[in-house]
Amino acid sequence: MALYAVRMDVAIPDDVDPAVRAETIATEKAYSQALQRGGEWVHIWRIVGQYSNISVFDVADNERLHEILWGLPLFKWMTVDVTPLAGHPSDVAFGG
Ligand SMILES: O=C(O)CC1=CCC(=O)O1
Repeated sequence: MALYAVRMDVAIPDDVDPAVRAETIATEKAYSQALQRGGEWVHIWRIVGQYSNISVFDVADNERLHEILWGLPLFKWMTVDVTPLAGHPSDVAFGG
């Protein structure tokens, strides 16, 4: 498995129909929570004061992360920044 930190910045256009906006956000929540329950979406944290989050994914490979991100209902209104993660030699969890 491979770990990634992903920052998602959301910018829903002002002219999006409010019903479409609400439905897309609800669908996004369900999509995210299914992946959290499945163990691939490990953390989701709100960035204080912004319509943004930092999430941690534990997925098989780049292709799987790509598939997940492209499947996000809000993807078309997001900027996504992906950082691959490796164990740190000073982390006691890795015997450092
Ligand atoms: O609100 C956000 O940060 C966007 C988002 C990603 C998953 C989710 O449920 O909301």
